[in-house]
This record gives sequence, structure tokens and C-alpha cells, in this order.
Amino acid sequence: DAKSKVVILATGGTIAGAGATAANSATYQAAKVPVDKLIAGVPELADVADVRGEQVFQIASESFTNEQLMTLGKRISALVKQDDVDGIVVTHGTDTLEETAFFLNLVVHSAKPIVVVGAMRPGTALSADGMLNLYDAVAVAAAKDSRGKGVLVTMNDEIQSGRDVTKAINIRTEAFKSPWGALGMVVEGKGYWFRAPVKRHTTNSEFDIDKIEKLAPVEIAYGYGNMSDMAYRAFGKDVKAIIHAGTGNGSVAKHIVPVLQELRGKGVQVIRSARVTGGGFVLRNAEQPDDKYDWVVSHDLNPQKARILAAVALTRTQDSKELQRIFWEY
Ligand SMILES: NC(=O)C[C@H](N)C(=O)O
Repeated sequence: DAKSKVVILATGGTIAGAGATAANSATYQAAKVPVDKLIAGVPELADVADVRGEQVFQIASESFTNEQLMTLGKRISALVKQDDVDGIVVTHGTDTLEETAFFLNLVVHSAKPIVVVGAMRPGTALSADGMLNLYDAVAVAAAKDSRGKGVLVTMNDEIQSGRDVTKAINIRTEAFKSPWGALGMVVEGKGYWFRAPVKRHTTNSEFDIDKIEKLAPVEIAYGYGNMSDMAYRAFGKDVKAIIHAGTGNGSVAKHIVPVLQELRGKGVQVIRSARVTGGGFVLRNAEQPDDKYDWVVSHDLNPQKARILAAVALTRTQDSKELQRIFWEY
């Protein structure tokens, strides 16, 4: 029977990186190799799908902007409406891969598989991981059983939920972790599934990239001992929401409460998240009186994912209760 048609949208990153010698696994330039060369480097892709490439950007992912998220999302939304496209792979730098994957998970209305993939070593390195990661991504994007599971990430043989996954390690190929575990494994071009996400995503989302023109401005401030209110005051005037990357349970130092209340009074949403890396879980009114202060909690979303959801949600509502509902449901 006919092979699935998969479009590879390349955005740069280390998966398109090149180093001076094969020994350079950490010293290299990201975003160098064009998509056609990435595809030509893995002839086995043709065994699992009919692939074609599009170069959307050629950047390191730490430089991704909201405008680029929008451009990528709108392109994917147009492609998945085409009958001659069965699945999408996005090659991406790993630094902000989790943000793009979650963004697409929220705003693209399609059950067709969308898989975001990167690499920890440039393609020129000994034991480069990008080629296998790309092969796994194309295999998952081509498979019917990947449909309807939200945006996926394939790294290090694992299939991860784009909502849950985070870059937890920055020097090993085993870099991507989810506090709730992987969804499955890819072995020799076949996906093996063990669980599926239950949070709202893609076809079941109230957000639609085709109806969004501009994301809301949201900034993140980091919590630590002896912190001052300087960052909050600096952000204050230009943002719709501040993600507080709080210590522990998303806690807030008592001398930071007044500036947050002042900003809330001016209409800025205050969203408490946790800076812990192994899986934050922030509940309302536990350590902080969120009802009294009219704050929102990010639940299990880390600060950078909370920024994405807030930037999308605030295109639809400015109401803190609605925003909290959205943080529970997505
Ligand atoms: N491994 C990587 O892809 C890191 C790189 N800085 C990027 O995000 O583009």
C-alpha cells in the first residue's frame, strides 16, 4: 500500500549543526546544514515515508521569537489541511524545542501526527544522534497509530508528549524528560505505545492558529533567596502576564507580594509556576492565598511552558478565572 507522505519543516538547531572535527560534540555551530542535505544524509527515511523538506528558518532555537512560532504554526496548519500530507516533522534546536512543541499542541487543529525533533550532537560528530532521531520522527509521523495523540517529540528512541517533555540535561543525548514518563518507544522504525495524553490538545483545543494574529507579551521572573522586586518592576508596564518561576511549590517571598499585588491591580496576570526541574506541581491556595490575591497557578507546567500557554490564552480572555480554568485543562 502507498507510503505516508511526510513533510519535514526545518528550523535549524544542532540537528543542522556542524563542527570543525568529528571530535567536536559540544563545540560547533548550530543551524548550518540545509534540509535537503539532512534528508539525503538518511536514505532510510524513504523506507518509512515519502518525504520532502521545507526550510522554514535556519536558527539556533534560543533565538526563536513569538513571530517565528506564529509563522511555523500557520505553515503547519496550512499543510495538514492538504490531502497529500499525512504527517509533519519539525527539526528544531533542543533549547526551546519543548516550547514550540507545546505551542503547536495548543493551536494546530489536526489529528495528523506532528513530531518535533532535535539532536544533542551536530551531524559531523562521532555518535551523532540527529540521524536516528530524525528517522524515528519520520517513522512516527508516518504511522497511523500516532494520530490524535497531540504534538509528539522523538529523542533518544523515546516518544514523548510535546506538552510534558522538557530539556532536563544539556550535555547528554538522554536529554529530554517528562515528569509523567514517555508515551512510547521507537525501535527500528516502529513506534511502540504505552500511554496517551489526556489534557486538551490539537483538535480538542479552543485555540486555533488560523484565528490568532499575535501572541500576548508574557515574561518570566526567577525566584531565589534574597531576590528583589527589580525584575517585576521592569517588566510591569509592558506585559499582560508575569510567570513567577517560584521556589519549591511556586512560593513567593513575602517582600515580593506587594509588587505583585500592585501589578495585579494594573491588570497584569500573576501566574505562579515552580523552578524545580524534576516536575513542579503547584496547587492553588496551598502555600499562597491565590484566591485572595487573584493569582493563577500553572499546575504542572514549568515556567517556559506556562509562558506559552499564557501567551496563547490571553489572546482570548483577560479574566483570571478563565485563565485558571485553561491552566487546569491544557
Ligand atoms: N542541541 C541544540 O539544538 C542546542 C542549540 N542551542 C539549539 O537549541 O538550537
